[in-house]
Amino acid sequence: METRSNFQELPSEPHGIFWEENFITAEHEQHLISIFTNELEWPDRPGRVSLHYGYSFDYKTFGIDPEIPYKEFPSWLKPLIPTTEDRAPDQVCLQYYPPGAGIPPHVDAHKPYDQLYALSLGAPAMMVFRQGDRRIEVDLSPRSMMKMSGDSRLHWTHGIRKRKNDTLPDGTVRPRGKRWSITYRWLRDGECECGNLELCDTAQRRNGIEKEKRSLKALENAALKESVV
Ligand SMILES: O=C(O)CCC(=O)C(=O)O
Ligand SMILES: [Fe+2]
Repeated sequence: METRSNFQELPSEPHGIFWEENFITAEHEQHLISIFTNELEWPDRPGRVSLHYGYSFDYKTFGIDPEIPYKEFPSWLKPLIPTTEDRAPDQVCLQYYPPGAGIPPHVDAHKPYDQLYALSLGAPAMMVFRQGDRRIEVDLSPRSMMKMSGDSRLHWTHGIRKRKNDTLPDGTVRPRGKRWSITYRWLRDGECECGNLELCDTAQRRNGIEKEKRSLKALENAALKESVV
C-alpha cells in the first residue's frame, strides 16, 4: 500500500489529534457529494443517518455486528482510505448530518477498536472534546482528515452539538449546512489497557468482574465461617 502522510499533531489539548487539511480536492469532494446525494440509498428517517462498509457496526454492543456480512468498499471509497496504518480499516461508516444535526458526546468503544480517523465533507461543524469540566472545540473543516489517537481517543469524549449555528472563537456566527463524514476504524489487537474506569468499556468490565470476584470471596468466607461454627 502506498503511504502518504501530511498529518500534523494539533498543538492544543487533547493530545493525540493528528490533522491533514485538504485530504482531497474541492472537485473530488463535489463529485463524492453528488454520489452521496444521487446514488446512495439512505435510511429514511430524520436526523443523522449512517451507511456501513467493511464489517458493520453494532449499536447494541458497539462492536462488529456478526450477523451482517462484510461489505466490500465501493469504488468511490477506495481512494479515501487512509494509507498511514499497516492495513486497511475493518469498518468504515459514512454519515450524513442534515443542517443542525449533531452526535451526542461519546467515546468510541475502546474494546473493539483502536485508532479512529474521520474525513469531513460538505459544511464545517464544531466538534467539542470534553474532559471533566473542560471543553475544547475543534473546527471540522471540509476535506480535512483527522486521526484521533492517545488522549483524544481514550480519555476525552467528543461530540457535535445539535444546533443551527456554530459561534467561532472570533464571534462569527456560522450557519450549519449539510455535512458528511467518513469514519474509519481498526479492530484492536489485544485488550485496551488504558484503565480509565469512566470511559473505557474494558476497564469497566474488568472492574465489574473484580467486584464480582470480591463479593464471591466474601460469600466464600462467610460460608467458611458458618461451616466452622
Ligand atoms: O462525524 C464525525 O466527524 C465524527 C463522528 C463520530 O464521532 C463517530 O461516528 O463516532
Ligand atoms: Fe466518535
